Amino acid sequence: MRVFVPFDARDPKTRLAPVLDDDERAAVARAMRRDVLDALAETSHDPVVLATESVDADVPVTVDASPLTEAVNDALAGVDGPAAVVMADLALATPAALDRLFAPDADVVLAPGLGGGTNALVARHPDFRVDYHGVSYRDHREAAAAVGADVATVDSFRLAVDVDDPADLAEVLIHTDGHTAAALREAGVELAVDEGRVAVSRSGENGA
Ligand SMILES: Nc1nc2c(ncn2[C@@H]2O[C@H](COP(=O)(O)OP(=O)(O)OP(=O)(O)O)[C@@H](O)[C@H]2O)c(=O)[nH]1
Ligand SMILES: C[C@H](OP(=O)(O)O)C(=O)O
Repeated sequence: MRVFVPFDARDPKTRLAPVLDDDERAAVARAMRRDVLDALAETSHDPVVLATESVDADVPVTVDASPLTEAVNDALAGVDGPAAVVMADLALATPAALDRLFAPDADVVLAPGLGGGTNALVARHPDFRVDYHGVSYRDHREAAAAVGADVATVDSFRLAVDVDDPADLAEVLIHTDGHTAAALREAGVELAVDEGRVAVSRSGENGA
């Protein structure tokens, strides 16, 4: 199955600005994309990066500068048969977690993100289209119902954590040891274990 991996190269991961400067955010975004593509490479599917501009990747890259929803819908419309969308910021994704996305035989399979987004999906119904941002998980359930598509939801911690906010970086450091964790260590980001929820802080010369 074709798997589109949307990637915005322009000013990635702005919500991480409290912890990472521009170059570090770009490096972490690239590292997350590599981790997602590495995990997809161990499934039996065909990833294509759907990027806002040309990027280096070991898989084909389609460049489309349109906003996310439009770019994904154009991509889905260009596929004859089922297709999937897996966000490039799922740093915790593993081949096993992704196989759980691909397993259900439903018209639409949704992997919700924390906060109500849609971190990954499979579209087997030809008329299903996406509408990202806001509570897109809820919107995608309604969009599926509107075209008569049945929906399966994947209950997966590793697919639910998309790296949006500084607190999500703690999950990367706790649960992974890939390119993203390495990029965070390079930037001096480390776990800050105090009372309450674990967080991250900066160490060394980069320390903020
Ligand atoms: N092709 C494409 N991908 C996008 C676009 N906007 C976001 N993405 C990708 O979609 C996924 C989810 O993005 P978000 O977390 O909503 O936004 P973000 O731009 O990564 O981060 P923020 O700047 O912090 O909102 C990530 O893999 C992004 O790289 C877009 O306009 N086009
Ligand atoms: C693209 C968007 O991602 P979020 O802003 O929730 O990370 C969504 O999943 O609808």
